[in-house]
Amino acid sequence: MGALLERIIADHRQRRRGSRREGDNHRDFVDVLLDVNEAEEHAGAGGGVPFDNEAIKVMILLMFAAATDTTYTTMVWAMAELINHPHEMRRVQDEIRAAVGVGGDRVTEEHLEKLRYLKHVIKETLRLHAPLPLLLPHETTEDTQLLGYRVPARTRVIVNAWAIARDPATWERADEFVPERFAGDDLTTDYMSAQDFRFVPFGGGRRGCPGVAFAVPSMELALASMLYHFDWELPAGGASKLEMDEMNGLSVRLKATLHLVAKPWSP
Ligand code: HEM
Repeated sequence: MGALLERIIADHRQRRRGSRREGDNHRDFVDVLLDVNEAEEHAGAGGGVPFDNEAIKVMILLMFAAATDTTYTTMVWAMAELINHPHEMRRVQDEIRAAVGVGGDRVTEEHLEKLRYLKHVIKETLRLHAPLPLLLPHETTEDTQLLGYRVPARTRVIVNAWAIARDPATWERADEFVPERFAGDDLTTDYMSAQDFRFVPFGGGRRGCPGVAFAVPSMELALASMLYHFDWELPAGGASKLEMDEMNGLSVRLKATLHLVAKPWSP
């Protein structure tokens, strides 16, 4: 993996040298990191941690680690909830199929803004099954008073996002999968509103998830595609409902492997 990343960085450096001459405007995440690296080299060593090839490789690996597990875990939970809730499954499929149309080629980003119920399904999935239920550990930088407690500086703070999202004082039928509960939401001020901490699957504030604006449309697109093209069932002869037990790992995932039968949709 280290050698592959070295190669990617070297290829980017080479292309950037060439593109300056040829006016090639292609830029991706590695280019952004190389911009910082070059700016630092240009300004001379500042005495801090150098933003060299090692740092760039760590950043890329961190992105993969933070992005992949959380995203696919959420999608598995969403499919599992929908399988256990056939009415909600039918409703979300009807919405997607109406938006894309019969015989549509594929779901594209342009369809996503019409898929309001799908957005509710994903939100409700994240409310019940945040892949990082305790977020990441935080540390206070100064002495703080909170609800009458004195929290000294440099205290490790763990936020129980799972408990916040299932608090019956905030949520009716807190343990049930009810996507409609988000129907009244303003979907433009989505997951990381600075005012709304009813559920925080992406954390919040300065150290909140920087990938949220990528994660949500990625999941919408992938789920909408799967739900548009296929009808989904549990394998014949097995249980009629999925067990929703959790398993701890890099993220909290469905304990049982999700086996579903995909039947191509024909209207
Ligand atoms: C369903 C998908 C995702 C969920 C639920 C999720 C959730 C989270 C949470 C809870 C945190 C810690 C926030 C805190 O402690 O306050 C976090 C951090 C982070 N996430 Fe995500 N994430 C997701 C997808 C992504 C994606 C797609 C990327 C990158 C493209 C990403 C990159 C990161 C990074 C780099 C951090 C560390 C930020 C820091 O330490 O300042 N995440 N994420």
